[in-house]
Amino acid sequence: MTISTVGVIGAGQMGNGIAHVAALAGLDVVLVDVKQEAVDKAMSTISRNLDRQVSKGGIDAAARDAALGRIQGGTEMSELSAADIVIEAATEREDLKLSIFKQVVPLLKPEAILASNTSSISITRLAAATDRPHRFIGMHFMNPVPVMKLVEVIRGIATDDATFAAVQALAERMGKTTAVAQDYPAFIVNRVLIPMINEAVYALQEGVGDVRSIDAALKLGAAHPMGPLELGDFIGLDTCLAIMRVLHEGMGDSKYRPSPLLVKHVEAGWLGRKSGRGFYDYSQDPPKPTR
Ligand SMILES: CC(=O)CC(=O)SCCNC(=O)CCNC(=O)[C@H](O)C(C)(C)COP(=O)(O)OP(=O)(O)OC[C@H]1O[C@@H](n2cnc3c(N)ncnc32)[C@H](O)[C@@H]1OP(=O)(O)O
Ligand SMILES: NC(=O)C1=CN([C@@H]2O[C@H](COP(=O)(O)OP(=O)(O)OC[C@H]3O[C@@H](n4cnc5c(N)ncnc54)[C@H](OP(=O)(O)O)[C@@H]3O)[C@@H](O)[C@H]2O)C=CC1
Repeated sequence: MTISTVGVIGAGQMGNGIAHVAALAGLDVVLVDVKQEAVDKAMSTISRNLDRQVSKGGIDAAARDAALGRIQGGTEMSELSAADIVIEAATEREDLKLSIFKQVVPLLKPEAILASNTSSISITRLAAATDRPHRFIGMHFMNPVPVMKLVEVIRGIATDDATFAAVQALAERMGKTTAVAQDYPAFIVNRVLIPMINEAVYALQEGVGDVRSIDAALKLGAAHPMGPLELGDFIGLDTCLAIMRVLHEGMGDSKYRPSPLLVKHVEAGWLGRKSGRGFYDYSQDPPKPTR
């Protein structure tokens, strides 16, 4: 099937990145969030990131302007009715995602594909709550979307071959390489990455090292581009905790239990960069370790 219009639900860090790369690939984009402020913030982030690509010589000014002109933002789900595929990138909460699908399904073209950018939740279970489990798929982008090369593609048990092929082709058109993951909790990347971040929080909690030492150890000792605590802050500690909970419950194994210190940070609203404080305090430049 031909995809020319992409709908994106959720204008947070992932939604704005997905809209950015889709528009740059020549697709029309409809970006929807509950709050107009979130949409406005996403549009200015996209504009800033496109400017950065222009200044680094990755794209020219005409491509930037054309991409911005292809993105229409708003708060009405009905704006998604023109979409050939809708990629849901709202907060990592199953109840929220299910209520979004319930609301959006009656508005979609019958042949439209529904994809979720979920980091961890069962694609089969999300698909079963819609009218189109055969046209439902996991399309898991990595953060920051304009930079990271991978899209994990996750088939639910009912996903058909045409949907799988269309989504693989779309990811390639957006300049990404795909890795196919089976529908197990947190798929491939987060099955490995998030327990590592959780383990770093245990190490911090137990006093094995402070924030600076733990991050320096993994950056300089294992060539990671960011330390695990810095990366947790970058992803969002609420998202990291949600993924650990899906792993813990879905695998039924205590080795995935979330660190109590991670839980406490989320309870405090210290969600990382997006809230101004996580394992670092982002009101300082450079960000100051909190422990
Ligand atoms: C939780 C999940 O479900 C799954 C996930 O996404 S897990 C998270 C996966 N992501 C990671 O692991 C990211 C790890 N971190 C990194 O790779 C790097 O620190 C980083 C790419 C984010 C930044 O790299 P850096 O070298 O410190 O910074 P910087 O030099 O500013 O950026 C590198 C390049 O990316 C570009 N860039 C960075 N952020 C960008 C953005 N948001 N939009 C566009 N371009 C961006 C920069 O312009 C720069 O481009 P050039 O190479 O052409 O110069
Ligand atoms: N962060 C990461 O590194 C990655 C995250 N993901 C996944 O992508 C998804 C989004 O994560 P991320 O962008 O980081 O999260 P953010 O918190 O940055 O953004 C989520 C956005 O969804 C909005 N939202 C909440 N409810 C609704 C709704 N009913 N309809 C439309 N929008 C809504 C939120 O609004 P408000 O703030 O008002 O609640 C917010 O703007 C999650 O499923 C996450 O697991 C996937 C890969 C990487």
